[in-house]
Amino acid sequence: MFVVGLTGDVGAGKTTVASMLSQLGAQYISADRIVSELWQDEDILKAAKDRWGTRVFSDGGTPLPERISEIIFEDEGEYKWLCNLLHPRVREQMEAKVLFGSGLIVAEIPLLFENGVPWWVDFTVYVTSPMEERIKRNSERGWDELELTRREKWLMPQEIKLKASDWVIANDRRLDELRVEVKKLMVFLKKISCCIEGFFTCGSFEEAERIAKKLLEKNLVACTNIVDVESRYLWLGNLESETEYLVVFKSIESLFPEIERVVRDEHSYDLPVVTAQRMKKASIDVRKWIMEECGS
Ligand SMILES: CC(C)(COP(=O)(O)OP(=O)(O)OC[C@H]1O[C@@H](n2cnc3c(N)ncnc32)[C@H](O)[C@@H]1O)[C@@H](O)C(=O)NCCC(=O)NCCS
Ligand SMILES: Nc1ncnc2c1ncn2[C@@H]1O[C@H](COP(=O)(O)OP(=O)(O)OP(=O)(O)O)[C@@H](O)[C@H]1O
Repeated sequence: MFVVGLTGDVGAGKTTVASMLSQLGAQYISADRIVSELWQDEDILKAAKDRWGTRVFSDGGTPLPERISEIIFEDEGEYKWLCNLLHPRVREQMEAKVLFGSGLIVAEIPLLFENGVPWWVDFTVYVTSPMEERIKRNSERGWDELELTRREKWLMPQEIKLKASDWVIANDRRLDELRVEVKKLMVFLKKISCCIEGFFTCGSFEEAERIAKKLLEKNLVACTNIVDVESRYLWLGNLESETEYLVVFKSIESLFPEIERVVRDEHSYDLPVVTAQRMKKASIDVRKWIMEECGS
């Protein structure tokens, strides 16, 4: 599982980018969707009614987003009150969806940086778009410049968020051009999410060192560590025991078949056991270093 936290300016194209990533194979979860579901929750409806009365509801008791927006985007106290009511619940639900999900997950979170990037986000993407474009694109939903700036009033300054993001998508051109940018991001995500850590054992330090050097020279691994270990294993039904040398390596998943081939060719054992797992947690800088050293 690798989680992309997707955020951006109001009406800049977050949902559009998320849908494109989803078409390319990612699983998509949306904070806005969870918010709209929470607006059917009895506790939330009661809290809103106690605070604002019936004016934010239709005659049938349905909450009216325009009325709620009028209140919260005009009064910072009301804004904070609603955010404090909804955000912990949104985060809790997102965390559950992410932890029980798998593969590449795109979590669209408008207030990703404002509320602190959650520990389960591995990579952050920021979608930006010039105000003139956003005005044009959002006019159909009845949003003008006033509405866009009103929603952004209490958000963190854009420059800070741009700096803090791992990847920025400038959505200032046509949709087909945006699709090309999203495909580039997907190629990068596929590589960066597939860093592996693996190991194999050798009968002597010299053998371990020689094979590790070969893997490094061929740019198949970014680094190796050699440690002496006491091994107990079954071989043809007998319990064997000996001192071995464990080679730990870091690489990317697509190189595993070649790593295994080199180890087998160079090894003195009939069946050297080479295994690797995807790295669940590693900083983006560490992942980038592994990718660069492995020639990606
Ligand atoms: C105010 C509400 C009722 C307006 O509903 P509406 O259907 O008009 O908008 P929707 O929820 O689809 O959000 C659309 C966009 O508005 C912007 N927006 C929504 N809430 C906020 C907010 N608290 N601060 C800044 N921008 C916001 C985001 O860009 C979002 O993508 C609703 O947005 C809401 O309950 N917001 C508070 C919860 C929240 O902060 N949601 C953001 C994700 S955690
Ligand atoms: N490159 C583009 N060219 C033309 N229209 C676009 C482009 N990108 C997005 N749009 C349109 O702009 C509108 C806003 O996009 P979208 O809903 O993806 O933004 P958003 O950031 O998710 O908005 P919100 O802040 O409400 O969540 C949509 O109608 C979308 O189809």
